[in-house]
Order: sequence, then C-alpha cells, then structure tokens
Amino acid sequence: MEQLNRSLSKLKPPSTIVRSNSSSALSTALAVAAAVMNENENYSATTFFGNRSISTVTGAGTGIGLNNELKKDHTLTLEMLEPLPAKTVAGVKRKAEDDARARPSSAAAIASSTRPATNTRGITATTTGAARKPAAGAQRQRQQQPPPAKPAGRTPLQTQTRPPGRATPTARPTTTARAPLTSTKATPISAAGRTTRVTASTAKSRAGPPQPAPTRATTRSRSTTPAPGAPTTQLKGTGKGVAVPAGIELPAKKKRAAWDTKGRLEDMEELTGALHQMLNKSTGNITEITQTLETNANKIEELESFRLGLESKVVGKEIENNDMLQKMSTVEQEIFMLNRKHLDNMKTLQSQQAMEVEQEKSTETRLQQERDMVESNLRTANNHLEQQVQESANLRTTIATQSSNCLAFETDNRALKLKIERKEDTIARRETSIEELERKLSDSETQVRKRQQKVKDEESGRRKLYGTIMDLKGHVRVFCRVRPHGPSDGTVTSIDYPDLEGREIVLTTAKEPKYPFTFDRVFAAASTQGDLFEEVSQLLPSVLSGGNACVLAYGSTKTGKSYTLEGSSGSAEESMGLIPRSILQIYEAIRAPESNDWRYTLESRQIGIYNETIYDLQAPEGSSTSKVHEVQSDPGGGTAAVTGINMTELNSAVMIGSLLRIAQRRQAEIKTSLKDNYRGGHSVFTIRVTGVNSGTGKTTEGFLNFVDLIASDSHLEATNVESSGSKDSDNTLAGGVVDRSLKCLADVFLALSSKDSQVPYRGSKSTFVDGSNTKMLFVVHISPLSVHLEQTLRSLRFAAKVNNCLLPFGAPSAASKSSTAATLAASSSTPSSSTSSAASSMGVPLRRTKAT
Ligand SMILES: Nc1ncnc2c1ncn2[C@@H]1O[C@H](COP(=O)(O)OP(=O)(O)OP(=O)(O)O)[C@@H](O)[C@H]1O
Repeated sequence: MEQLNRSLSKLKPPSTIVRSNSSSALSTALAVAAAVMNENENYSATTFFGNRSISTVTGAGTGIGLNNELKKDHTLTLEMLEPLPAKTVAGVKRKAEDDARARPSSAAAIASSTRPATNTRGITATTTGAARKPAAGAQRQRQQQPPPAKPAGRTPLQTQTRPPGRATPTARPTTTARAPLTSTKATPISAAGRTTRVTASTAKSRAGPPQPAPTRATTRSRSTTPAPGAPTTQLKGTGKGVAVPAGIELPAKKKRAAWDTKGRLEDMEELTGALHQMLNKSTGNITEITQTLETNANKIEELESFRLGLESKVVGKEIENNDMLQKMSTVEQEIFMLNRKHLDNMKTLQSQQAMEVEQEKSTETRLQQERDMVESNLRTANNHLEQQVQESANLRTTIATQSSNCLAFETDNRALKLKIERKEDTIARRETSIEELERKLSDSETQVRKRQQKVKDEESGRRKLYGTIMDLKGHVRVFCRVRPHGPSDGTVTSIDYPDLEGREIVLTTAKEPKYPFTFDRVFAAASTQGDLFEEVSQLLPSVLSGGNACVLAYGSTKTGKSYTLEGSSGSAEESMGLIPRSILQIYEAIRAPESNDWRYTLESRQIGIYNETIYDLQAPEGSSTSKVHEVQSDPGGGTAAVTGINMTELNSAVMIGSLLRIAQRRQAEIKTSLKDNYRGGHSVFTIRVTGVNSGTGKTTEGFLNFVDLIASDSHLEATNVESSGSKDSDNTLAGGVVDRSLKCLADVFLALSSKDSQVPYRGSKSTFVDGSNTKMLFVVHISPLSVHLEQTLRSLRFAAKVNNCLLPFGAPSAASKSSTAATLAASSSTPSSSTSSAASSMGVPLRRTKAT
C-alpha cells in the first residue's frame, strides 16, 4: 500500500481549464471546485473577468466520493479578488444546486470540457490535481496487483484510501478552525485591496487533527503531487457492459453465463439497489452543499453590499482625488513658474557670481603680484639687512682689530720715534759724508770730461791713423773674385791659389800651362759675401768722416757683379750684397755711443747709364723712361747734381731692399724700351752720408759709390786674346773694349801703368778725379768655366794693369800717394762735359786738380 501511494504521488495531474458565461461564472467555478473536491485532495479554481482574476477557490483534503461519502477532512478557501455582482452570486447558487442534483455526471462533464469558451467576460476555472491521471494510475496499480483478500465490510476501493486520521503528505495546517462546509465564514481581508477572502472548512472527517488552510501557492504546489490513495472516478465494471459506480461495493460474484438471464437480472437489481443507496447519500451531501452555498451566497451578498459601500467610498475618494489632482496641477504650475523664476534668478546669480569670480581672480592676481613684489622687496630688504648685519659684524671685527692694531701702532710708533731719532743722527752723519762724496763726484766729472776729450782726440787720431793706413795701402785696391760653378755648368778651368795670403791666382790651360796673376786679394769661389765685405767695411769710417769711397765691379757677362753689390733678392742673409751690408754697418756706426755728438743723415740715389743716356733707377714704377737727365757740376768743387734726380732719404736699412727691387724693375723697363739698341749699361748706387757734430757744429759729407760696370764683353769685337798674346795686352785691352766708357777707363789705367806724364784723362773723354780723398776698390769678377777662359784672361789682364799702375802700395811716389784715378764711362762728346758728367754721375766730388 505504501508502495502504491509513492507511485501515485509521482504522477503529474494535468490542469483543467473551464471557461463559462459570465452569468454563471462563479457558480461554474464552484461547481468545478465541488466536482474536483470529490475526486481530488488538492485543487485550485481561479475565476477571471476577461484577463483579470476575480476569485480563487482552493481546497485540500481527500475529497468527497461519488458515493457521497466524505472520506477525509478538507478545506475550501474562496478568495474574492473582485466583488461579484449579486446576479452572479445568485447564478452561482443556482448552479450549485443544479450541480448538486447532477453530481454524478458533473465531474465527467467538466473533465471532458477542456476547451475554454470564447467569451472574454467568462470565468476560467483552473483545476489542478489528480482528476483522472491519479485515478488511471490507481487503476493501473489495481490491475497490476492481485486483488487483496476482502475484509469484512470493506470494498476494494476503500482499501486504496489513506487510513483515517493520517495526514495528507502535502497538506498544510490551516489557520482557520475546521468547520463544516455548510458553515462557511466570509472574512474581508483588505478593504483597500478590494478583496474578500472566504474560507470554508469541512469537518466531516471521521478522524485526524485539525488541518491548517492552505494558501493558493501551496495549494498549487500541492496539487502537482497526486495524493496517494485518491479515489478514482472510474466506475467498476460489472460484467458485460454493466458499470458499477465508484464507491459502491458489491458482493463478489462469478461471471454469469449469457444464458443465465435470471442471474444477470438479479445482479442488475442488486446494482440498482446499491445505486439507490448511493443516490440517497449523494442527496444528503448535496443538501449540505446547498446549505453551504446558501451560506456562501449570503456571504457574497454581504460582500457585495460591502463592495458597494466601498465603491461609494471610492467614488468619494475619486472626487477627492480629482480635487487633489486639480490642486496638484495648480501647485505644479506654481512650482513650474517658481522653477522658471528660480532658474532665471540662478542664471542672474551665476552671471553675477562669474563676474564676481572674475573680479576676485583679477583682484587675487593683483594681490598676488603685490604680494610677490612685497615678498621680493622683503627678500631684498632681508638680504640688505643681512648684509648690513654682516657688515656690522665685520665692522665690529674690524674695529676690534683696529683697536688692537692701534695699540700695536702706538707701540710701534714709540719704537719708530726712537728709530727716527737714531736715523736722524745717522742722516746727519750721512749728509756730511754726502757732501764729501759730491765733492769727489765733481772731481770725477772733471776727470770724465777730460777723459772724453781724450777719447775724442784719440778717435780723431784713430781716423787720421786709418787714413794713414789707407794711404799706405793705396787709394785703389784691386780684388779678384771667382764665381762658383754649378754641377751642370760644364768644364771648369783649373784655378789655383798658391800663396797663403790669398793674393795670387793661377789659371792652367792645355796650351799655356799657367796664367799667374797677383792682386790685393783674391776671393776664391768658396768665398762669401761677408769675406768681401770685410774689405769694404774698412772704407766706411772715412765715409762717415766726410771721405769718399767707390767700389767698382768689373767683369764679363754673368760673372757675379750684381750679386756682389746687391746680393740675391729674397735669399738668405749670407747672400746679402755689399750695398745693404754697408747700409747696416753705417747705421750701426752712427748709433754707436762714440757718435754721441754726431747726427747723421743717409740718402741714396741710383742711376743707370744706357747708350750714353742717364736714367733714374729709383723713379716710381711706370714713370717715363725717356726723361733726359743732365749732370750739373759744382763750380766750388762740391757735389755735382743730376737734373731731375734727387736723393732719397733713408729712414732705415730695410728701405734698401725695396729700393733695389725698384731699380731692378726699372732696368727691365729700360731694356724693354730700348729693344734692339739695348747693349747693357752701368748702374751707380750712391749713398750720401751727412754728419753734424752737435758739440762743435762741424759738418761732414761723404759719398759711398757702388758702380756695377757694363759687362766687359758686351761690345767685344772679335779679338783673340790668344792670338794677340799677352805682350800685346795693352793694345788688346784697349782695342778689345769697344764700350766708350770702359775704353776711356782702360786708357787712363794704361797711361798710369806706363808712368806716362800725359795721362789721357780729358783727351780720352774720360773723367779725371782727384783721388786724394777717394778710396776705390776695383773688383774683377771671373768665371771658372773653360768656355769663358778667354774673357776671364782678358778681365784678369785688365785688372792687373789697374793693379800695376797704382802699385807699389804705400810707396811714396807722388802719383800713387797723392791721387786716385777713376775714369768712368761717360758719354759726352766733349771732353770737359764728359769728364764732369761722368764723375758727377758717380757722386764723386769733383776736384779739378791736375794729376801729378
Ligand atoms: N759668388 C757667387 N755665389 C753664388 N752665386 C753667384 C756668385 N756670383 C754670381 N752668382 C750667380 O751667378 C749669376 C750671375 O750673376 P750676376 O747676374 O750677378 O752676374 P753679372 O756679372 O752681374 O751679369 P751681367 O753682366 O749680365 O750684369 C747669378 O744668378 C748669381 O746669383
């Protein structure tokens, strides 16, 4: 039995929805509830008006069987969600009565009516529970199990029900007291919610404790679980086609045969009796239900009246509500106006606030700036104050130091006073000694002046002695200089320097083994410019003393004449020529302490003589080369001048370099201008030294001339030295030189060498110069190359004549001692003028004295 109950509880009863007309909606629902109640322990019936739920009927219990036997306690709850109209309530009552009369078939009718009505105002009754399924389940259970032994007074159906007094598994105790179904009690639950709850309890159970009324939810959940032992609505079979209603117990009988008509009639009569008995019971139940329904109808009428009262209240409340809504509308308008006004005020206030904020910001910025400025000033003031404090502290320290120093000073002062007193004594003694020393100094100065005078006298004597020495050496000295040769210059003539004094030179050739020559000095190829200047420098003192000196460079082409006088431009110091060396020497001399009383002025001039025409070689570049210059002699025997050519004062020795370069460019211009008529020329560089003695007022004027003679072979005729022989050297020398100036020079030297009393100074268109105050160096330049041997021998022979005509040095002969001859090229056509011009062109003072 327990196993059968568990199987039944697992069955899910289907829901049954019944929809009926509105007039009988509630009655239909109640009928359904009553019908279900007969078969189902748990049920729920909900009544709708359209889609709105107006009532719910729930029940719990074992239900009432068709045999009108209440088998178990049950609870019926009717929840009125909406007040029902009175007509509806009356309809329900009638329906309930009708249902009560047609109870046996109502359940089947309701169960078979599963399609809802189309009227939206109808009532929908939903029943849940084991209306048929549990019964079918129970039937299956009965079919599967063998029929139990029939106890006395019990039908098989009764054995399937729950024992009396046993609670339903899903039943919940209700809060309402169990009461007979006829004593239905209506209890309004909530007036505001317009609901009415009707609770009906049936206490016809034969046993069991009171059960609490289930809620709708619990009822639904409970309804999903079929109650074990629920009564079935299926009638028992009673043989062929005879159905025995459920709950009717018939004595077990064998199946009668078809031919046993009598037996079968008896069975039918017995069944009819049982049906009458069951009908009587159902009629009693229906009476009870009718009474219950009447009670419910009364209650519904009360509820309806209550609902009407509530509706009138609702109408009043609605009127109040409308008034309240109108007031609310007015208030809302006022609120809207107030809000708008409030918004306007807010905007105004916001704009004012923004302006105030801006003003506050500007004010804050200004205050910030003022604060920064004040802080800056404060910092500055603090710094200043700190400085003041520091200075004050320093001053205090200084004052303290000064105070201590003052004390020390006072101590020192006293000590110093003592020292001063001692020093004064010392000074007095020293003044006495100073007077003594001043007297001695005066004596010493007197001695110094005497000694200076003595030095001057000695200097004068030295100069006189130097003059004497030069006189002893002779006024004309002849040197020979050999030009060095290069590696690619060709064959070199063998040249020997046999004596240790450097006065002899010997040339050796194949035909004539030796050509010996003797001069005042021979400078070999290895000699330097400085070696030659040692000899020239001996002439300078006489120039500073007002004497004259002349250096004649003689020789054939490219033998080094210009190199000796001017040096090599732009080269090293050792290649510096005699002219710049002499200038440097003179500057050193005039700045020496010995020359304290003398003030010197140096001037220079350089002329060129080309084709018997005089050119100013220091003229500015680009000036005319066709300017004609003439020599103007000084009748008083002074320095001759050249018209149009002035001396240039020298400020320093550095000027010489630029002047020489100007002259070189000028010579190139002249050469270009003369074109085919150019045959070389002479160059005379003159330095005038003027001295003034500040002590005596004495003045001096000396000339230093550097004569770069025209190349001796420039106009050489076809003269064969070898063929003429050395014995004919005189004629060869004279006839070999076609340049007129050199020829005149040669004539003079030849006359002198032959001691001829008739020296052709004038007749030879040469210049005769009294050489008593002129010192001359004649330097013959020769080439070491074999190819130049002929010209070399010619130059050496000419130099030897010059040397011989004046020698012996220092001999007391009148001619050699008293005169120095210098005959230079002149281009005058008349002897007088040529003599004058040539001499003057060299800057040599003209002294018209006859040679002795
Ligand atoms: N002693 C020397 N040492 C080095 N080089 C020399 C020497 N003598 C001459 N020379 C060189 O020989 C070349 C010719 O010299 P320079 O021009 O002086 O001869 P010159 O006799 O003056 O010629 P010209 O007759 O054509 O005027 C130059 O390049 C010069 O530097």
